[in-house]
Amino acid sequence: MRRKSGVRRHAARRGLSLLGGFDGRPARGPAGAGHLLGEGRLVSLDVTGLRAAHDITPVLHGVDLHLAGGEAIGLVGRNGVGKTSFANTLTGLLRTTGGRIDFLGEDITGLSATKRGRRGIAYIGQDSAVFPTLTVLENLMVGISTWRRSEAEQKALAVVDELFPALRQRLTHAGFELSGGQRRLVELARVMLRRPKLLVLDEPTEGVQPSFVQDLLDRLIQLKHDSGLSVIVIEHRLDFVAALADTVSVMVKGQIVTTVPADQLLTDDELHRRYLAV
Ligand SMILES: Nc1ncnc2c1ncn2[C@@H]1O[C@H](COP(=O)(O)OP(=O)(O)OP(=O)(O)O)[C@@H](O)[C@H]1O
Repeated sequence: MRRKSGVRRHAARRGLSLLGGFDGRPARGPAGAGHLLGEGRLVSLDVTGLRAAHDITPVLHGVDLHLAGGEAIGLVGRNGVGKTSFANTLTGLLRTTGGRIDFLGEDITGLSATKRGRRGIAYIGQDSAVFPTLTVLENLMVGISTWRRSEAEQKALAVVDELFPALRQRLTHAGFELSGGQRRLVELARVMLRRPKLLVLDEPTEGVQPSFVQDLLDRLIQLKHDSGLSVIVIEHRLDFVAALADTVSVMVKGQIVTTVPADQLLTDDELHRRYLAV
């Protein structure tokens, strides 16, 4: 018990923003609620006219985005168009100044980041959120809500066994000993402990060695298929986006200007020239 609160204190000292409980309980929220998209698919996320600002500078100018349960959307665009700001606004880290976010049929626009986390929205940002001086196992146990260390350990180990066997050999390694790819796996395992319904990934290949990118991609595709997870992936590597996403939305100056099937991302020269080429 003392050890666990030490882990929590460590987390607080590092000032990392940890959404939700990481407690292994199913996220709350009316899983069956919501209306239907075309082809009878249940809407998971419905963003309409979303606006946000950094202080007094507007950054999102009315973003519309609709995501069905189990679907993955890629969000692409040139540097500085507002992709990360969108992720932050969706997850509650940046204040909404207009528009609305419905998740699983409920308006979550006014909810805090923590409450959105509890509803099942998980976020892995660009910077690593792995604590360097904690072991992999301790990193996974951060935030698991139980007083019994053995119970927290059990939950963490269950997720490793079920979804991340590659981490089995690393459980006693400290965060700083891990490669960029291994750190990503720890972050993923930690959010999967909360059984999220929507995973927002901002530049998941950042800091990951090229030889591990395919492994990471395979893992994400498997998680999406096996757990029915919806995914929003922001990523500059278009081949990665095309492989993971079903559709791709293109952002320009704080708005989504077009949404296309993911395959088109690699073949549509005009799309590339107009919206993506630097
Ligand atoms: N904390 C901040 N304070 C003030 N302005 C910010 C802040 N973060 C981002 N911005 C500005 O908001 C705009 C959108 O930035 P954002 O990071 O959302 O874009 P992006 O599309 O994710 O870019 P990149 O692809 O380079 O990550 C940019 O002009 C950026 O300079």
